[in-house]
Amino acid sequence: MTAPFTFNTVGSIVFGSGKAGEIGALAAARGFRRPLFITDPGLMGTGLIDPALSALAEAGLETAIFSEVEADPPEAIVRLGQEAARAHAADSVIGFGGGSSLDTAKLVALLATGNDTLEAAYGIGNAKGPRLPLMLVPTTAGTGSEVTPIAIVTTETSEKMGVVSPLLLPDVALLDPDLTLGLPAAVTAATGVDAMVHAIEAHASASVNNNPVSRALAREALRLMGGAIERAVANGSDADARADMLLGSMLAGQAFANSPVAAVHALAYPIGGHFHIPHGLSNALVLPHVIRFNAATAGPVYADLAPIVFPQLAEIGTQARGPAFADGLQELTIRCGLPPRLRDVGIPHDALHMMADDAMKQTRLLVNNPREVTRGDALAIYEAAW
Ligand SMILES: NC(=O)c1ccc[n+]([C@@H]2O[C@H](COP(=O)([O-])OP(=O)(O)OC[C@H]3O[C@@H](n4cnc5c(N)ncnc54)[C@H](O)[C@@H]3O)[C@@H](O)[C@H]2O)c1
Ligand SMILES: [Fe+2]
Repeated sequence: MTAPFTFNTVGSIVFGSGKAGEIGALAAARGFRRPLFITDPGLMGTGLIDPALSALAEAGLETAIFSEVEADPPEAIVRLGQEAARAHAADSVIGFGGGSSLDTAKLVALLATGNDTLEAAYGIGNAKGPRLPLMLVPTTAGTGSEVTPIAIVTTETSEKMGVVSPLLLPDVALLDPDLTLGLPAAVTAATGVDAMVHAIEAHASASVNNNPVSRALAREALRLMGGAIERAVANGSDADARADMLLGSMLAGQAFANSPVAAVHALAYPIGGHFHIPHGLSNALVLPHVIRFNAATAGPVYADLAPIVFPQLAEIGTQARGPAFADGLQELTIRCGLPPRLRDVGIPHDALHMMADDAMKQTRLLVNNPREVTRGDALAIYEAAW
């Protein structure tokens, strides 16, 4: 019998080619008058921003822009965003960009009302709220941040800290795959692997919140993205592949928002925090090694998922599918052009001990892993990945 569960998600999800053109009407319909539009400097140069700002102006909104978001947003950037919201007397926030811009927007919307501080909000369920009305528009098909109650920042000591609260679910997630057509191949690959990891880890999560809705979403996400990631990397203007990646990443986001991720993310965070390796690439570097380690206990789950991504694995026995899944994922990331080893991205061997210490601090994530991870295990996984 199905165990009791609760599944939370965003109230309104708008998806479709060209839908970004409706951003002004969607914001106005939700009462936005003076939004702070949060994005990063890289996106300012892409030609995606001007049409969005024009649509907001045409709908009569007075928009201010905060475009100083950095990848793996440092705490200081969130504080600058908070200042910008105050200076504009913002009554709403629009996050437009990759996970870094969306996570910053979530936190600015929360902190701008003055009831929370960043330090006190860290952890699960510690934010008090309220927050400003919030719309999130992803331009990468990766984090799923537009549908998760999570925001990740980097502290002054290079640690990744998360705020997890239902207050961070936006009022509306607006997804237009056309916004991802110009995403460079390397970003497409890294962010796409991140999204696939979300689906895999959500499905195999040892969390008590693992639930059948998340598993159904994760399976569909893997079906869509397993069939599309290589096409999206090889030909960025393949509109069908882009749509499948954006839809898949959003479904995976909903899945892990309710059935949380585990050791791949726990071991990836020290790589991003200390060496400024993009989040998706950090995940890709440890993914096959964590899957191999987990296969001892999560074998049946991986046996189920492996043929969804690699249909030829339906032909082999279920026992062999866990390791074959790990091999297949490693080959997939290499075919997508991602470097396979920690040394390839400049991580020195003598950093592995420090990274293992840091990974062990991610107890929020490690408790969800289908196999217990000791510090020795974390080090062995980094050794295998080096
Ligand atoms: N909130 C969550 O649930 C969640 C989940 C996973 C990861 N994260 C966080 O999200 C962040 C990573 O986000 P990300 O992987 O989306 O990358 P990102 O937001 O850091 O963006 C990566 C780069 O891609 C560029 N870019 C984005 N969209 C583009 C487009 N359409 N065309 C051209 N360039 C574009 C950006 O300018 C930037 O240089 C990390 O901080 C990570 O910890 C959050
Ligand atoms: Fe992630």
